[in-house]
Amino acid sequence: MNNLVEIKDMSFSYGQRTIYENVNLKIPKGKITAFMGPSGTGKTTMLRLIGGQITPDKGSIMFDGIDVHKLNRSDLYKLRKRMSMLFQSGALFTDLNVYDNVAYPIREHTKLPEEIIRDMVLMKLEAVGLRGASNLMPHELSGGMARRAALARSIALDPELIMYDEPFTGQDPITMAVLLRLIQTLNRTLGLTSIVVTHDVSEILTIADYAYILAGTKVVAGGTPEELKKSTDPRVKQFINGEYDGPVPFNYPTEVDYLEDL
Ligand SMILES: Nc1ncnc2c1ncn2[C@@H]1O[C@H](COP(=O)(O)OP(=O)(O)OP(=O)(O)O)[C@@H](O)[C@H]1O
Repeated sequence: MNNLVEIKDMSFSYGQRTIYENVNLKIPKGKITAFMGPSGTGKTTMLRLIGGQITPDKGSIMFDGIDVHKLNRSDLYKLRKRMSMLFQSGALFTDLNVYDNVAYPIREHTKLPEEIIRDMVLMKLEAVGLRGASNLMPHELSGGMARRAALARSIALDPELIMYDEPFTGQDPITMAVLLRLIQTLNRTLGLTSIVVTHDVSEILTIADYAYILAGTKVVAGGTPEELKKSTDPRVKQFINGEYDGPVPFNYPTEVDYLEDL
C-alpha cells in the first residue's frame, strides 16, 4: 500500500505526562483516515506531531518519505505547505469577506497575479458550494457556511494532506451530513489524503477508508470500518457502539481520587 504518512516506534510526552508510547501507524495516500479515541488521549497532539509543530521524543514520522523532524526550519516550512490543518474553530478573519479569506494564504505564500488568484479562489469556493457567497462577511454566514469557507481557505494552496480536527462539533445533523459529503468529495476530486479527528464515530465510519482508535498512549486498534465493526475486542466495541462505560476510561486520568479533594 502507498502511504503518505508513516509513524514508527514514536513516543511523545508533555513533561511528565506520556501521551504516546511506541506508536506505529500509517496513513494511506488518497484515502480518508479517522482518528477516534477518548477525550484528552492525544488526537490533536498526533496531528501536531505529523505537522512538525512538536517533535517526538523517540521514533520517526515520515511524510512522503521525508523525516519531518530531521528537516531544518526552511525545509520544514516548505513541507508544511504540502499539509493543511483545519481546526474546529476554523476561525475566519472577521474583517475580510469570504473571497479575501480564501485568497489570503495565496497572497501570503505566492507572488501570483490577482487574475490567477481569482481563478484559484473561485474554484475553491465552487468546490465547497460557496461561489455565490464570495462577498459575504463572516458574520453573515451560518455556522455550516463558515466551516465550508474555512475549508475552502485551507485547500487554497492545494495541499496533499488535510487534517481536520473535530470538524463537526456544534453542527446540526444536516450541516454535519453536508460536511461529511464535502470531505469525501474533496478527497476524491482534489486527490487529497485526509485525516479526520472526531468523536462522531458512526458518522465518520460512513466515509472513512480506515480508522484508528487511540487510547492510553497506544493505538489500540486500526482497520477498515467493516473490520472494526466486526471486531470482538471489547475496547473497539466500546468505541464503535459509543458506550460511555467500558474498558477504555472516558475521563482524564487523575492521580488523586476526587474524594480526597473534598
Ligand atoms: N501544550 C501542552 N502542554 C502540556 N500538555 C498538553 C498540551 N497540549 C495538550 N496537552 C495535554 O495532552 C493531552 C492530549 O491532548 P490532545 O488535545 O491531543 O487530546 P485530544 O485527544 O485531541 O482531546 P479531545 O478529544 O478532548 O480534543 C491532554 O491531556 C492535554 O491536557
